[in-house]
Amino acid sequence: CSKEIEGVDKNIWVDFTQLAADYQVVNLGQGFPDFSPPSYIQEAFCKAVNGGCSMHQYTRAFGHPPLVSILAKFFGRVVGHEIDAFEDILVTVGAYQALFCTFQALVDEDDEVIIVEPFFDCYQPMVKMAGGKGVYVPLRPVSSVFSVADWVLSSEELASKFNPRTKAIVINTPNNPLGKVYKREELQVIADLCIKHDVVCISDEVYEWLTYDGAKHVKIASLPGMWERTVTIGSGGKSFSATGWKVGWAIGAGPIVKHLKTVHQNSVYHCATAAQEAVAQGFQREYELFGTPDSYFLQLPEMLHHKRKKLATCLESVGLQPVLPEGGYFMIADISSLNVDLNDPSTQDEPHDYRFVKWLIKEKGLATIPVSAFYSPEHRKDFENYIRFCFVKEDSTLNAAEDILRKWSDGK
Ligand SMILES: Cc1ncc(COP(=O)(O)O)c(CNOCC(=O)O)c1O
Repeated sequence: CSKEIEGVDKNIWVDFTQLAADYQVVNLGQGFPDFSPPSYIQEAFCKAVNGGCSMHQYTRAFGHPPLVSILAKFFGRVVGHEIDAFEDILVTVGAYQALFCTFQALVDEDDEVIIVEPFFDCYQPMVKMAGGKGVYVPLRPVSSVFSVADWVLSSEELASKFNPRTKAIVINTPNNPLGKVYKREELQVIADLCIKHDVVCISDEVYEWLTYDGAKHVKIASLPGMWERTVTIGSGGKSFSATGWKVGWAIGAGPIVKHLKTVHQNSVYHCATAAQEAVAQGFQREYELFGTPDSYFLQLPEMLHHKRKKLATCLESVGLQPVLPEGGYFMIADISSLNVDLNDPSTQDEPHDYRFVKWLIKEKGLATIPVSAFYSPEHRKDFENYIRFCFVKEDSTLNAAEDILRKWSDGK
């Protein structure tokens, strides 16, 4: 195989999704809702597929015109900057492909990309496949390890990672797996360094509508001097609880986005027309209802707020101390206080959290994800004591998980 893909053949989603399927578990692992998108957007999809032949054929390669038009209007208002629908937006097969196009378009052989840990795992292999080198800086708990707001970047440590070879920094807010929502002043530190060192900021904001307890999502592209050097990544799947539709986008200054389009037109080229039409209808409705109680972008976080509390209470009651997230789909919990006999010889040389997750799947029928998978090889061993739960699930699913954990706890 090519040297670019050497060493990136292991993938946690392939491994753990398969394991969860093999054991028919209660699945709080992979990040997808086990409920349907809002009815209006399902109806929009049905209307699209019954809407005449054009919906079944190719549309514009860089994005279905109705979709890029409403995205430009919608996010222009949010970010406070004029967005040109046909220059500044690329629609992709999920946010995943927007990330891929961005790394492929911008990262050259031996360029360095700063990655803040813990990170959505694909950033590391995508940087490597582009020939770049990941430079890692961890969020560290400064006082109460159980409040995600206390997991912060040291400005000195971050500044020390920038050098003439630094091409980009990738941030993710709200963060997966931690659920940290960066504050404006934290983003300002990152913005100042990007401007000082002429570095591009790749801002993964797929959970942008999902914030809790008053946390405010701030778009780094809205900070002075950042529009010109930021690629903002979004997801229709995560915005409308329709992860299987795989409609995502990259939004940024035209001179940068045009290179992402070059990668796109020479690889995937085109995204599903009907799904784009449905997401366009969704954003049209959300544009009109923005900030009102009927907005799905308010209703979804309201629903998830309760699920987050429900899961946190359950974890605390069985001694799995959660780190309460400020946003996103996930909550991590500290497993260091649990002494379970992980006597499975097949996993003996794996990190502790991997062994624990496999034990929880095989012995207790509950799927989660090990958090060390979201760290670089050099820092992985310092973060082996957390597992990640996804709480974007029906209450019946969360209840089933609670039953398993309570039974186990009573039986200990
Ligand atoms: C930060 C982040 N960016 C991008 C994506 C991908 O988004 P899309 O589904 O639009 O490609 C995801 C989806 N993650 O789902 C897997 C998991 O963590 O359980 C994500 O979490």
